[in-house]
Amino acid sequence: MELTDVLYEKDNGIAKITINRPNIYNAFRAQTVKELISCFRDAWDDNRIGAVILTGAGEKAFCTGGDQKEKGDNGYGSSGGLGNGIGLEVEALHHVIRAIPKPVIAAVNGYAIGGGHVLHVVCDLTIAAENAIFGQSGPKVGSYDAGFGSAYLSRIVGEKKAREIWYLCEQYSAQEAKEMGLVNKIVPQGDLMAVAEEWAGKILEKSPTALKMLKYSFNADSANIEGISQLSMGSLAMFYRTEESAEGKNAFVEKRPVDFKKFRK
Ligand SMILES: CC(C)(COP(=O)(O)OP(=O)(O)OC[C@H]1O[C@@H](n2cnc3c(N)ncnc32)[C@H](O)[C@@H]1OP(=O)(O)O)[C@@H](O)C(=O)NCCC(=O)NCCSC(=O)c1cc(O)c2ccccc2c1O
Repeated sequence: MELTDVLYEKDNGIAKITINRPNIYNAFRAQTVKELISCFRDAWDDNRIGAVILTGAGEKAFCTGGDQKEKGDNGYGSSGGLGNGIGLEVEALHHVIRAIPKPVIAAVNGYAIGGGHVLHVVCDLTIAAENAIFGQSGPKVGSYDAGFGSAYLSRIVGEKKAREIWYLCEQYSAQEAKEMGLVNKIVPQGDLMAVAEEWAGKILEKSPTALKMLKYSFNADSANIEGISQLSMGSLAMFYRTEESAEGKNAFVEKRPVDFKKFRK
């Protein structure tokens, strides 16, 4: 597949996938998600690869979720069935990150917000730069990920914290994220990729079969969330076609305060 939104490199057993839309803080559109899925599948299929690093281009952001400027009144463009009617194959992306039988390390180099936050949540490990910022924003912009974004997040940080993250849509520092178990390690920004590669190198020294079975085992315990995710995305497709969802997206794009009051009936 020709790559326009993503950079993909393979070196010394490590695949590095970089979301490359830095001007809009690495927000993803339909094409970005397709390319990410394609790269993960390639890394899965390549027996020389033992670990994958996912990161964002530039120094500002890892990923800020769905590209709000590409979002129309019925989702992200595609009218077909892929992406559960939303136009973004986010479910398939979450699935391939979990299903690839090789550890995936998120190297979070800045904002991990909204759907970008969910991406690092579903990765096996997260290494954060000191300037990284974490948070969910769906309820502010007329969206939600009530699959892995909520149910799996609450397994990581606990129910109370996960509810706080979604209900308040605050932003959290790398240190706060580490304290709640969302991040494995914090490093100076300039060391981020070197440390991610060092961790990937340590993984490469281990038995690939043992790692594969461990990943399957960790996944098995939360596999039911795929079903919850399907329900979430199916309902999101309907929500996107409402005035309430449009108000959230339009307020962000128009850089004005959002007004959801009239929808509280
Ligand atoms: C991340 C921010 C808090 C940073 O704020 P800051 O003030 O530092 O920077 P700017 O806001 O000026 O941003 C710089 C530049 O980037 C553009 N940009 C940033 N994020 C996005 C985005 N998501 N989409 C489009 N454009 C973006 C911004 O407009 C600026 O460009 P200019 O041309 O104006 O200079 C702040 O940027 C922020 O809050 N961003 C929005 C983050 C957000 O709300 N994301 C959630 C969207 S919903 C979502 O992610 C989502 C999740 C899912 O799981 C889905 C599943 C299935 C389908 C859809 C899903 C989905 O949409």
